[in-house]
Amino acid sequence: MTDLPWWQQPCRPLDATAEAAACARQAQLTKPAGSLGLLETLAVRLAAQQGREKPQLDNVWIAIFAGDHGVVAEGVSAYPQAVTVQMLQNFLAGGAAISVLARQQNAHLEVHNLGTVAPANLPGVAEHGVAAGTANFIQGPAMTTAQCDAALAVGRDVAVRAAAEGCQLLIGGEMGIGNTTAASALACALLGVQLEQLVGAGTGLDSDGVRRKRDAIQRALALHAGERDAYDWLQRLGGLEIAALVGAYLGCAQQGITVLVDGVICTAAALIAVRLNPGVADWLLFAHSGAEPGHAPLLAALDAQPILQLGMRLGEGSGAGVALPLLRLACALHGEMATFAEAAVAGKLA
Ligand SMILES: O=C(O)c1ccc[n+]([C@@H]2O[C@H](COP(=O)([O-])O)[C@@H](O)[C@H]2O)c1
Ligand SMILES: Cc1cc2nc[nH]c2cc1C
Repeated sequence: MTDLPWWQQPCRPLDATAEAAACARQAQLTKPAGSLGLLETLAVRLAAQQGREKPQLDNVWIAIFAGDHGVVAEGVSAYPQAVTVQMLQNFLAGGAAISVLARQQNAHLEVHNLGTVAPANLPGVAEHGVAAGTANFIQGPAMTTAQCDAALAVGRDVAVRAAAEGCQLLIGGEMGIGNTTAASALACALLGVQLEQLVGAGTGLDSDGVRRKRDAIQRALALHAGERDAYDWLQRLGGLEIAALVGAYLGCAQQGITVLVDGVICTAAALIAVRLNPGVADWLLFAHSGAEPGHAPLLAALDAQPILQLGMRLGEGSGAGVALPLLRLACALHGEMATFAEAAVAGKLA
């Protein structure tokens, strides 16, 4: 056991007693059985995760992980690389979508720069300086194993600190111009699905841009071809912020914190985390199915039932921020509705 890398150490098991109590409570609430659909499933899963019949979501964290991508040299994004750092400033100044969502919902927001081409040098941004962005993965591995391990550990450490501070649910967000190219490449490698079905416009590429993106991924897949495990694919085709997300998801599952997974990049990270340690799956909830074509196949591979389908493709944790109120409503309905006995309502005919 001690020879295993930290990410293969066991995840916290779900609480079967709390799950059974939550199921029994659902059956007594004043509604036809099953009529709240996925909201019922989510409340019961949260009960199993929190080890209490009536789960609560008072302490929610949003951790945004940022990194730059060498593959942008191939012309694969509609925006310049400088936007990665510029958005970090916007996150903290309160003007980004995720800033609004965090503020509206009283969620703790923190920003981690794993490695941009130039450091952000902003008060309030945790600078980890793992690398000055990844290497261009059409020429070699995106990260060294030391860089990949360091980025995984940043995410793990966020989860450990969150657990110590009583966090019940963590949203991982990402910021990295070019990272849909990395996520699509990872999806191709992990799912074995045809490239054409997984590559999209990202931030808004035109058809020439999508062609360049497809070509870059094709060349990367040819260069890195082979029988590889999830760690290898992450290190070769991933990103610093993607590795930090993987580490955060693994850490949350080990610490017993629910994860609300965001968009296509986060879902690729979630699949890698589950491949590295299958016990992670118990701790993942999925916020939405977005517009980027790789998102739905990744969700299907995780057997996920996303809460929302709004055509979103922003990232930075925004889809999860939008789904959070529904999770809170699922908890409120589960915890506060009257039972048939309490309300003196007749139950189902036999
Ligand atoms: O979360 C998503 O599904 C999503 C889909 C498309 C784009 N993004 C965001 O846009 C950036 C990457 O897009 P691109 O076109 O530069 O690869 C990155 O900062 C992501 O947060 C995010
Ligand atoms: C403006 C902008 C904001 C973002 N937020 C997450 N990814 C992003 C990409 C761009 C380009």
